[in-house]
Amino acid sequence: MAPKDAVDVPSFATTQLALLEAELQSELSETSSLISNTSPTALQRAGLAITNLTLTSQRTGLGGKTVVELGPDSATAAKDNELPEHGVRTGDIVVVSEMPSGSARKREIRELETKGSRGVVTRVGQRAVWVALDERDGEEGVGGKRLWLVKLANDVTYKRMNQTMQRLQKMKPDEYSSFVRVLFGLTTPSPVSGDLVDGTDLEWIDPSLNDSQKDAIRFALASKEVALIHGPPGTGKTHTLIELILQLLKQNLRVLVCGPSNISVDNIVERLAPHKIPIVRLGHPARLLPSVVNHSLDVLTQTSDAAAIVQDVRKEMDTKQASIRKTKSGRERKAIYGDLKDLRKEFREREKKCISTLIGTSKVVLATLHGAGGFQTKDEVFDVVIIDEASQALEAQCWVPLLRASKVVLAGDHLQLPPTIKSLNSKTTKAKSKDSDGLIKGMTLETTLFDRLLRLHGTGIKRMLTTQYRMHEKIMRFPSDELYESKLVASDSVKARLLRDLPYEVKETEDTTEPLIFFDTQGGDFPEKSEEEEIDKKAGKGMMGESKSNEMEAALVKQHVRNLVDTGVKPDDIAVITPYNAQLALMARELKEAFPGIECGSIDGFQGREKEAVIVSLVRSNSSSPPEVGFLGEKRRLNGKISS
Ligand SMILES: Nc1ncnc2c1ncn2[C@@H]1O[C@H](COP(=O)(O)OP(=O)(O)OP(=O)(O)O)[C@@H](O)[C@H]1O
Repeated sequence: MAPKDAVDVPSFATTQLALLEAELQSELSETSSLISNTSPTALQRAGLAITNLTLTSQRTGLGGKTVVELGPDSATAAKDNELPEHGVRTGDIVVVSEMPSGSARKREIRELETKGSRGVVTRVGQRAVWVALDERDGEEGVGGKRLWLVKLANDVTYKRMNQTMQRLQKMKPDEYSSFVRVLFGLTTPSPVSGDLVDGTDLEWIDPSLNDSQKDAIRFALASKEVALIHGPPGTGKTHTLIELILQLLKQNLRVLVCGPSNISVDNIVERLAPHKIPIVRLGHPARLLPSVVNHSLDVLTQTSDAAAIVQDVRKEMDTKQASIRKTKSGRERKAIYGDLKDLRKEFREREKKCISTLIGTSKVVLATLHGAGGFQTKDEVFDVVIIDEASQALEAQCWVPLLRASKVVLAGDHLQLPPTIKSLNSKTTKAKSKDSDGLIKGMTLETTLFDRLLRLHGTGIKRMLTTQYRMHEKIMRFPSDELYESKLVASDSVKARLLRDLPYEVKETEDTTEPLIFFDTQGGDFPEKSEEEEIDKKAGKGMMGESKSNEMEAALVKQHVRNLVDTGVKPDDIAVITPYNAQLALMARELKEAFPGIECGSIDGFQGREKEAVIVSLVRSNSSSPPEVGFLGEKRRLNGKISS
């Protein structure tokens, strides 16, 4: 039987394609209009650039690419030589170029995209950022004394999502598997029954699992097509997935594990590795955590037994290449080039064989959602696809691995922030005359697969993890009551934990014996200020929208950090977060100089992290009636993950 909200598959794919196109266009135009209309400082404040950099080192990285290391220019750097606040992340596509100066500034910025060196960010540290330059630019390296780096729109991920949606669009109804039919509501999920759900216990590999975690694993194992594991902050979602993967292996099933970001996937690789099972991590080694590189396909194709057949040819190619230099006769050289061409072909074929042997013999393959669509997995079949952080991923992205699946387990929390969407059109499709033909009205990119399935099939397809291991009971109370129907329980290990209980000496004061403290900034002494962003003025409403700051509140935050540090709490254990970039810019530098080791960040950027003490600067304070709180009104933004 089909649920009443069944979705027409071609219309779904067509609408997704239209939404993705609008999103890509808005990303492209936002980036180029920002770049050509604003100053480097304003771009930096918008999180799109890092200014005043110098080249610290340059070397050849994996795949023969030139990797440049860029650090802060010592003339302008903060005392601790850390990079300023920025929004550049591993995997971003960037341009590195000389800082524009004086009267030619505007023209130089406009020509940035064509004249600078393009590359991919491979690592981001506190004092440096590493960029693997594209081949064309890598040969010349980066020139200039004072450099800057600017983030560009990334259309690579869109290409794969588009291909995936086009495949879905063209699929004939008789090609739909029962899995696809369930995911679009053309039929209901098979009923989950049997011992696994309610009866005899499994042999648990990790005996410390709590009841809600065990229940979720039993349910995920017993479901035929789809299971959602709902993991509120700190409830051990990843912990649960590791046990689930091991249990699936015990049943001799093949598993593909994906997440929206490299870090979400590496997190699982790190925790699976000690179990000594054959795993392969797909993805460019430069983007992986150092601790997981040995499991990457690239490294395995050089070190595993299966790699021997490739090494022979590689050696022969090296010998031939060396002999070219010694040969004077043109004819002989030509012959060697001919041999090399054949060898290269042979090399590629053997490498392909080696890759398919490696993947074929691995019971668990891990990749980002995007990476799961590469040629390496083209002919592979998996029994189960697991997607972690599923509520942070666009639905089209999830379909990259799902087109090859017959069962999916999604883990996530739809009550935290969804993926960031830029284009207005992507937030809701507008039914416009003829170009809206075949589009599903009201569909948005913000609706994730997790949300859609919950709406389609109800809470019966979901199990929730309810014990959290992160927050004091009093901090947990608010998110639990407001968002999780009061279902969260604090584990004994954290429910009464205070700052004075830290494993080093901390004095007892009000600040260290109370888990939750509010500072009231009403009454006009803490006025909020709208930052007249250059970005807003020149490029229309920029990505920051109208950013806000509150100087008095920043001073109060600093005082509170001082009080905490005076009791003995280490700055490394403290984070200051705020929803507004302008406030972050106002506070971060001063706080970092006064308290080296402290972490400052935006609420959106900090989601998923933890610290012993977290200070939240909410900024908004005005006399409007009712008071205006702007985008803080979004409940999911208030649902941070904090501990104290
Ligand atoms: N059954 C358990 N017994 C004891 N500690 C646990 C248990 N499950 C999880 N934890 C602990 O809780 C913390 C959070 O676990 P984990 O990182 O798996 O959670 P998560 O839900 O994936 O986190 P996030 O909220 O970042 O998504 C970890 O320190 C983990 O060791």
